[in-house]
Amino acid sequence: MVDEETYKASTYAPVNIAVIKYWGKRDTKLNLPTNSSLSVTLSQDDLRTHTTASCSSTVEKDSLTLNGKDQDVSGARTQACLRELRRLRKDVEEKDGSAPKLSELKLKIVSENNFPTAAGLASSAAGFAALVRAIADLYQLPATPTELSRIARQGSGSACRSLFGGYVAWQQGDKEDGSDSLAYEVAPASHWPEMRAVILVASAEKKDVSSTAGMQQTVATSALFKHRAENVVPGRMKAMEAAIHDRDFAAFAQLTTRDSNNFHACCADTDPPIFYMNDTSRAAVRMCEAINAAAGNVVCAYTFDAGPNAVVYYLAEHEKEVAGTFKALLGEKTGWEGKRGGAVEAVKKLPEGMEVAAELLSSGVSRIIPTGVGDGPRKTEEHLC
Ligand SMILES: Nc1ncnc2c1ncn2[C@@H]1O[C@H](COP(=O)(O)OP(=O)(O)OP(=O)(O)O)[C@@H](O)[C@H]1O
Ligand SMILES: C[C@@](O)(CCOP(=O)(O)OP(=O)(O)O)CC(=O)O
Repeated sequence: MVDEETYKASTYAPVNIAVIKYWGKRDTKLNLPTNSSLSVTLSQDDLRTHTTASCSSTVEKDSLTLNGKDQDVSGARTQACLRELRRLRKDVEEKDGSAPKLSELKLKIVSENNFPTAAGLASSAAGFAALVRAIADLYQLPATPTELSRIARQGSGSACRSLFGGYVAWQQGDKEDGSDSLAYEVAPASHWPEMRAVILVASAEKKDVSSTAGMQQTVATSALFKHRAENVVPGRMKAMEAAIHDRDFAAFAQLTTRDSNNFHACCADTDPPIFYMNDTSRAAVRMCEAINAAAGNVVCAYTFDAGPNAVVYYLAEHEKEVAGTFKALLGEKTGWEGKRGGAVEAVKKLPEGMEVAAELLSSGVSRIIPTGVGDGPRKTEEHLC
């Protein structure tokens, strides 16, 4: 009799936003980076991918449905993830003769992102982390998150960091086969749970230069980038790990903003230049500087990925000065309705001399996402297929 049982596993996986940015590959096939990077995992209560992986003998081909639309699974990145996971499952089956031969069955994967895809909100990171975690659970692999990070990295570099919660580093490694290019936890979310972030969504449109293409143009043409990878990032990685261990927000903030600016300077130094930040982004920078000046202390830090959206980190104790300022400016935008956003109290007095920046933010920001540091992938019995 043919076994027609359907096997399934589902997971939620988080987005991560880097504070020391990954930009540049030394191997484009394996997604091996030219520098290490470090990120904060954001709470899945606010942003998350939900993925179900299933297999049975009745499934005829590998498939991936994302937000209701069929995706191409023949791409090298998805194929690399599926191949590696099947190989690990085969090891399980070879060791245990009674384990069902799932490695021989086709996979049906269904996924949903509760936020805009390909808009610089790290959807590929959460997406590939969820895909790898869900299949690893389906296959009951004994692999650790660090081992799985090696696989998720091949889907999208930044995805390797979304297999952990809290504060996560991706060490670049130096081996040609990428076996030492892995993510590890610097500290769990519980080490510094007061970390918050407010995301100012300046565009939910698909961006024109993808991270994948943009970073290789930078590698090929920017002299500044070479300096960044060799001389700037190594010291910053150490300093950032120390800032996190010491819960030193001023150091964390200074490293975060400087690294974001250094990364965008490398984009501008690319030939032809790449501009991810726009007038709205620069207004967010000015506003953060003004908030810090008014507080007489470093209470917030901005960072921008490959897009115009600002991610502003701050500590819970400074919620009013930071998120409260953005609420006073952008209170009518969507995103404040939830429990977290609702608890933010708008300031009565805005920083002085910021009228132009306020106007730019008001016209350029479409949506707010109030969030904070969160945990790593969570298994769920809520299946999407
Ligand atoms: N849930 C998902 N499951 C599988 N793949 C996904 C998922 N979500 C996104 N992806 C993949 O990631 C691609 C988007 O990646 P891209 O790097 O262009 O944007 P982004 O990740 O939103 O932005 P950025 O990486 O710059 O922050 C999608 O086209 C899709 O191939
Ligand atoms: C600016 C970044 O967000 C770039 C992310 O790049 P991706 O991980 O999306 O690139 P690929 O490896 O080509 O899929 C910085 C970061 O997340 O560290």
